[in-house]
Amino acid sequence: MEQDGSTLKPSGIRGDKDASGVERVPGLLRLFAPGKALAVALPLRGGELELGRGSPALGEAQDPRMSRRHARIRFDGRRFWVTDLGSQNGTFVDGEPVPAETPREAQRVIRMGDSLFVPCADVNPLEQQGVVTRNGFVRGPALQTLLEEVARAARLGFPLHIHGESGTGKEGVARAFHENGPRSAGPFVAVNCAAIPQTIAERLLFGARKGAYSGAEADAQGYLQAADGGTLFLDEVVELDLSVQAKLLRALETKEVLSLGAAKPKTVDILICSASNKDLRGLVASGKLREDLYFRIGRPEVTIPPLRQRPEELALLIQREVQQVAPELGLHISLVEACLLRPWPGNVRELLVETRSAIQAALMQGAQRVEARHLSPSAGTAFSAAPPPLPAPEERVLPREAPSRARPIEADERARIEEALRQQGGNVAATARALGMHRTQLRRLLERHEIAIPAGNELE
Ligand SMILES: Nc1ncnc2c1ncn2[C@@H]1O[C@H](COP(=O)(O)OP(=O)(O)OP(=O)(O)O)[C@@H](O)[C@H]1O
Repeated sequence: MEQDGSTLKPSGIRGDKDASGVERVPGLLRLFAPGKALAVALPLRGGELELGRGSPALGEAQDPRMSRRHARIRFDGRRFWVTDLGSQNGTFVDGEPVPAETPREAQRVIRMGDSLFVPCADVNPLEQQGVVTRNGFVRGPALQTLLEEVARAARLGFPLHIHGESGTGKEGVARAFHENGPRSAGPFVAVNCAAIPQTIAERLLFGARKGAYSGAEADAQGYLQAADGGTLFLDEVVELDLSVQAKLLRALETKEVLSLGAAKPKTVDILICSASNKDLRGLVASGKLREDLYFRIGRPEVTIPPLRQRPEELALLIQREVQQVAPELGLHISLVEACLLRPWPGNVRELLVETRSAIQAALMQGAQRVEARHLSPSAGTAFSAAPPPLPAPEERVLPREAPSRARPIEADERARIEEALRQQGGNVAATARALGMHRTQLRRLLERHEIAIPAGNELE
């Protein structure tokens, strides 16, 4: 690793192209200015940028806590370097102070005064498209481009498959698909296939006639009939048993649904949208997904990037949540900085749930602002077998390792679940809601960690 960034030439900065042949522009994402979140691109034209109070690059969101000549940022073609120019309030990289006049590699987050910056290998998309919030949905450049593709598929009446980690916003994208399609005036029916007990999946999907099974006292329509004239969103579609997959394929191909116990099928007109956090092709190869169903629902496919690859949305998501839940509270820079340093394996869902918990903690303590100290220590690090690596600046913006403050993930996860169960008096449904997950997912985690459900709550 280079010891001194100031000796490096800014070679290879221009002329580096992205996949579509557009020149990459390295720079900083400014994600916080005094008192408010934002998402503004600061390109490093010529590979270097000096920042301070009054800098034109800071635009109207000036920062009185920055010195006039605060710090210099350089990009050497691979890495970003920050040099504090003897500022009064200091410069911090990932929360650590940077000694004056000594170049320090800028890894994830740079703090100067009340401003936060994240180094990014290509700020062009943000410069061109910005981050917009529509219908409460925060959309950075990647999501905007993806939604254009989704709208195209919808207008053409194609099925759509959405791939993405849990909590990335697949249902929101599915709703956008519905709203842009020819059946937008019809119903949008969302079905979480992972949460359906497989023993009753068939009757929930296709419906049942009175008397079809013991206890069927009236005709019950299935999700496919309920979505007639609209869109059926099948989340985690691969969790359906192969026999149910076969029946689903038949219904999609013939546009007819045969309810359990019915003699005649009913015609349905639905647009299908499916989602999964797994790779469908791999599941076909391992025999868990029928190949013919894959060809019917698996394309076109869009992939929602995980939140750790979309830091430009993170601060605005937190701010939106604070404004919605407790508009009287201010948002402190420390909360945004702490969140930018965590990988968020549970993505937007986890971020919003943890922000809400931090808001509650701030309100209980009578604080004026929600700060990092209100955030749970394990927030943004748990609920995965291993923490996902944060991308390095040259890959996107953030580095490889998980934050060093993270406790071992498994122990963390167990402790978090136990704490949440305790807070909710052992009520499984309430605990799942508090943790921002489905009951079925929580049950699996309870089993995995061998956590006993308090007596009396087993059936909730
Ligand atoms: N870009 C966004 N802006 C605002 N809210 C968002 C955004 N993305 C996701 N959310 C919110 O995060 C939560 C999780 O999103 P969603 O349920 O769509 O995720 P998902 O990918 O379908 O998750 P899963 O795979 O676990 O079902 C929801 O409350 C949703 O409103």
